[in-house]
Amino acid sequence: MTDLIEIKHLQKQYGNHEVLKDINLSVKDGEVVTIIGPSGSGKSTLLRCINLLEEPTDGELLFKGDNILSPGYNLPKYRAHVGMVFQQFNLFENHDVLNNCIVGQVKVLKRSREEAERIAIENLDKVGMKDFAHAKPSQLSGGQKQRVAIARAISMDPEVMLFDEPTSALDPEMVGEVLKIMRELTGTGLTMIIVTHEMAFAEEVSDRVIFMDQGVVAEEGAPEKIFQHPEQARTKEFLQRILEG
Ligand SMILES: Nc1ncnc2c1ncn2[C@@H]1O[C@H](COP(=O)(O)OP(=O)(O)OP(=O)(O)O)[C@@H](O)[C@H]1O
Repeated sequence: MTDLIEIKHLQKQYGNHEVLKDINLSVKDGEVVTIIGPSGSGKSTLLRCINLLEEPTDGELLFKGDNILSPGYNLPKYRAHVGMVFQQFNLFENHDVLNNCIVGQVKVLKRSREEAERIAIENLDKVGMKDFAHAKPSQLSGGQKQRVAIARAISMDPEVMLFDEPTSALDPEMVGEVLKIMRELTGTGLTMIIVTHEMAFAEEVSDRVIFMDQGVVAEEGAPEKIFQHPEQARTKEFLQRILEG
């Protein structure tokens, strides 16, 4: 597997607050990487830097070997390759489910409406939401909204999907239906970077787990290593705290 994304010495500051400190990380094509860590450790900020919702203060971000932060890089094209699923769904409330999955395809990828609709229906079917194609987001449960958000993102044929705590805003009984869809996606060869507090899920689906603490990658490795044999004291403490609930 080749590196799809390479992050070198990435830093992000808000005023004097250094949220990300010298992050180095690479993600291979087809890899499923989960990012875990305490609240405030910078997990979401890292994800938002990867798709440039936040501009890094310093460092390099390479996509297929090209630094996307260098002047002249085609950012709209890069963004079209990177799908994102947010904690709060971020669906277009005034559009129905189908249109939510069509708009980006037509506007950004310049697909015909017919083709976009066919792809949208196919993906809504995959997430079990085809029958809701003409519903408005306000008529859906949180779990259903998140499944639509996933269908919308995959309809753009992304090369990498970023998930920012996709189940954190859900009622507990809806978490499973969203994890199920994500689990299915991990079997398709799609590169995925997932920020999550669902430890059992992270252990099950990840090729690699990144443990972040206070703005650095404190430890990384195979899920078995991180969850069963963590080396760093702070990884052990974090996992202990989570297990004690
Ligand atoms: N736009 C912003 N302006 C100022 N500070 C910010 C901004 N976004 C994030 N921060 C700060 O950066 C730090 C890291 O936040 P981030 O959301 O990345 O953490 P996290 O690890 O994802 O936490 P959680 O698990 O609670 O979502 C926090 O202290 C937060 O207050």
